[in-house]
Amino acid sequence: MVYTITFNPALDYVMRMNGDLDIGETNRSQSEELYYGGKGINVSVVLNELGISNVSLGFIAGFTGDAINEGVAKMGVTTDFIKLPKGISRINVKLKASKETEINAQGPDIDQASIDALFKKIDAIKDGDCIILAGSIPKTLPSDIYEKILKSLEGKDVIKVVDATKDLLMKVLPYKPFLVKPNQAELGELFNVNIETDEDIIKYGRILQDRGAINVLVSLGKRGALLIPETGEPIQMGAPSGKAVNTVGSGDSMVAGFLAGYLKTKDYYEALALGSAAGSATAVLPGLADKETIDIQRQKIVDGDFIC
Ligand SMILES: Nc1ncnc2c1ncn2[C@@H]1O[C@H](COP(=O)(O)OP(=O)(O)O)[C@@H](O)[C@H]1O
Ligand SMILES: O=P(O)(O)OC[C@H]1O[C@](O)(COP(=O)(O)O)[C@@H](O)[C@@H]1O
Repeated sequence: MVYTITFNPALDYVMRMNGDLDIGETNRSQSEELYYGGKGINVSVVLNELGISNVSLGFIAGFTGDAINEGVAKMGVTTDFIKLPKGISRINVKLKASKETEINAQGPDIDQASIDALFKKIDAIKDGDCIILAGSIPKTLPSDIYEKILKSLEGKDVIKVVDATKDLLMKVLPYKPFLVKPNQAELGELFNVNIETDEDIIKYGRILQDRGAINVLVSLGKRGALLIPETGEPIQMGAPSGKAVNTVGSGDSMVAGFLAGYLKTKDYYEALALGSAAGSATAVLPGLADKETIDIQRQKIVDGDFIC
């Protein structure tokens, strides 16, 4: 079974505006949309679209948490969230003005009993399963929770995927994650450098591998992605053509597509192609990628029809 964990699920409130955002003034939006979000949940939804059934684990709280649970279950994903005794799951605001601005909230407090309940669920993960740890952790969670989870899986033959930033990512590398997926800015942030060239991406990606990551996938927005696979040369892939409408969740969709592609074919080129198709399918749609759009974007890769 494939499991995703979202420590900090969210309702993503997308507000579309004409022109610029006026900081310090009252702004009015043209239209609004609401999506169920949080990185692991996004991965679950897109995996499900691609025919990989999975269980979405994590913490929810309050009426927003109930809405997330119901909404995600309605999309066909099996949910097994732990309900926190206090607080509400966060609402992340995504402002689409002439520039895109995101405000991601901190999220509810997580008590020790709920953490213990999560570890009990993780204990049931067995040989042959996959786990995806994705996204930020609320400030009340111990900052080594990702490491603790991966440590608890040691000795089991489990595919581990981590999509996180900064220390959260650096500290899990010794547990040999099968895949890590920083974007270009996040890769630079890990080493306190500004990364500008493909040579730099490969150089720093290889450092992540030296420290334990098996495959490093660096996503580059509309420029595509660069995969540094466990063996062989890096593989570059452009983003299939299409006009971006909402890129929130593109990175998560890429992780889902990559994993689905790998599980189906055990081939890294195929995995990268399906990852790129899923990432761009999300970018060109208002919400997350659906199967039909992923297939269209995948065909563009076959046809060599890329943005750049
Ligand atoms: N503006 C865009 N147009 C088309 N495809 C995009 C766009 N932004 C992202 N993608 C696709 O989604 C993938 C992941 O996006 P990226 O923005 O790099 O991830 P993240 O959301 O983690 O920052 C890219 O590699 C690309 O294939
Ligand atoms: O857990 P974090 O890092 O605060 O991010 C949460 C946000 O990331 C998202 O999962 C989108 O992530 P990406 O755009 O990086 O794919 C949103 O759905 C959510 O609001």
